[in-house]
Amino acid sequence: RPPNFPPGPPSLPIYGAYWLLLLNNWTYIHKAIEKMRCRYRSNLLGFYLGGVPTVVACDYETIKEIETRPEFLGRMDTIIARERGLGKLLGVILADGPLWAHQRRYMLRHMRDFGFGTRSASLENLVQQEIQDMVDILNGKKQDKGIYRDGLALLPDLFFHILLNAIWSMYAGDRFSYTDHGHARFIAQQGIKFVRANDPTGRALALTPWIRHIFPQKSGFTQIRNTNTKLVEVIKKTIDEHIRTHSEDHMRDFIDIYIKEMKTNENNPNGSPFSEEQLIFLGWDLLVSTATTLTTTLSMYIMYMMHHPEVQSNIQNEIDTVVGHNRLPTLNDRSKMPYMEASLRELMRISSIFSLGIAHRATEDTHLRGYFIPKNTMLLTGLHSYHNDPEVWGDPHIYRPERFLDEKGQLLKKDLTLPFGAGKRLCAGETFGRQNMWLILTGLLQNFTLAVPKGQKPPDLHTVNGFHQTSPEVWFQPLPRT
Ligand code: HEM
Repeated sequence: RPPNFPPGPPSLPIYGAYWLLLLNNWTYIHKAIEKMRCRYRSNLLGFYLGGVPTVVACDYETIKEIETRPEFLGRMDTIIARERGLGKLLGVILADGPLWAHQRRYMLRHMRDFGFGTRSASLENLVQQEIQDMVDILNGKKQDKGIYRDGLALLPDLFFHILLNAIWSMYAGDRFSYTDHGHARFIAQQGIKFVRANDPTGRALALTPWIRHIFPQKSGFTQIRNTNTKLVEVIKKTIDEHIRTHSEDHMRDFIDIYIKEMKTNENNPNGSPFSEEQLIFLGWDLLVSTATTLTTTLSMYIMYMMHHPEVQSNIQNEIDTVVGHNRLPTLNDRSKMPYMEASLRELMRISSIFSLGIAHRATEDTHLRGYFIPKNTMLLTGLHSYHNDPEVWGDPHIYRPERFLDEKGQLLKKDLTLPFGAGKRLCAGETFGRQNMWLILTGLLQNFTLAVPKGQKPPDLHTVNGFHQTSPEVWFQPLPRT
């Protein structure tokens, strides 16, 4: 251990402290870290994962410090990130340095023109049409046996089509047709499999990349390669079609704008940050994040509603009062529905699907909270530990939306949760995600009571481990409200 490194478990050969974490919890590394936090009585832990110095922050102030200090904005250069980017660190999520800063700014600025991260009537309209389709399927007016069968609906598949269409319409100017649900589902499933072949630390594969030659299946390498190949193929085919039909006079979507930029910068003597491969991985980031994080959060929400009919009924009362039954809820209604907002905030707190955030990297030797942090340390944000800390939340294991409301039932102004991270690496999809989850959930709860299938117990609330947590497949019974 470097001198003055934060307290934490000792190192054993090859995988360092990873052995001890696995011994504490084989499946969920964030639960093992929670145990270490109690054992070492420290909100900042330090240990070695293989040869990588690693620190985990578990309290608000230290997490915020990691999220905001410029020397902590790097990302880890792992075999997984490079395998994903066909040998390079591309896109936004896994990139760092000047390419990351430039491309993040560019992507946010120009996706905004098509409704991403802002209020957009056309995007809201599209999502509402999709929600109406979902309501019609669940009412038996339209057929889709893949997601609705014998009165039961399948999570998370129910949401793949709506959400993929929302993001794809901005990036690629297209949507998967109603009769092509299967294709959207296939893409989303590849994304979920990719995420599940991984974990927030990169697992043994990132720590000892050579094991992919000995255990390609067990190490997750084959699954990463296979799913990535399929995802890249879908995106590349769409970009190639755009290049073939590109017209400077008519910008149909983000891909068109980006292609124009590639052409303008083609002969730039200083090189260009715009390339087709970078465009592929910007699309990858948007598509896979949407398919995995939002569908998981929505599914977990419904699973919690099955456990908490009283919360569901409070929300339905709020919807009935503010919206009624003659139209779907719109984003104009959102500020008038504090209980609904609190129920989603509480779900993101208790489930903390990014249980350890996305690993940052220290780009120079520095100090944090008085401890020494060597260059290239992996910095994890212990969002699960922080969101479930009894000293902060009192009764963190109880799902209780009221904790975010004042005595008049209004939403507390200050939100102390950090499900989307913070600072310069703040999740690029936060606004898009919050808006669309709100629209989908209120549309669903306006029309249905979300019930446990007859004769079954409420579902187990566990998640499936991965790069972030994902929801298991669960069937629920949408009972039409009269
Ligand atoms: C409930 C849904 C979501 C949650 C909880 C979530 C959470 C997060 C978190 C914790 C990070 C890492 C922040 C850090 O590095 O410290 C992140 C990064 C990111 N997210 Fe999300 N996310 C969600 C949905 C989305 C969606 C829908 C998109 C895109 C459509 C998206 C795009 C991104 C991107 C591009 C980054 C990388 C930002 C950067 O490194 O500069 N996310 N997200």
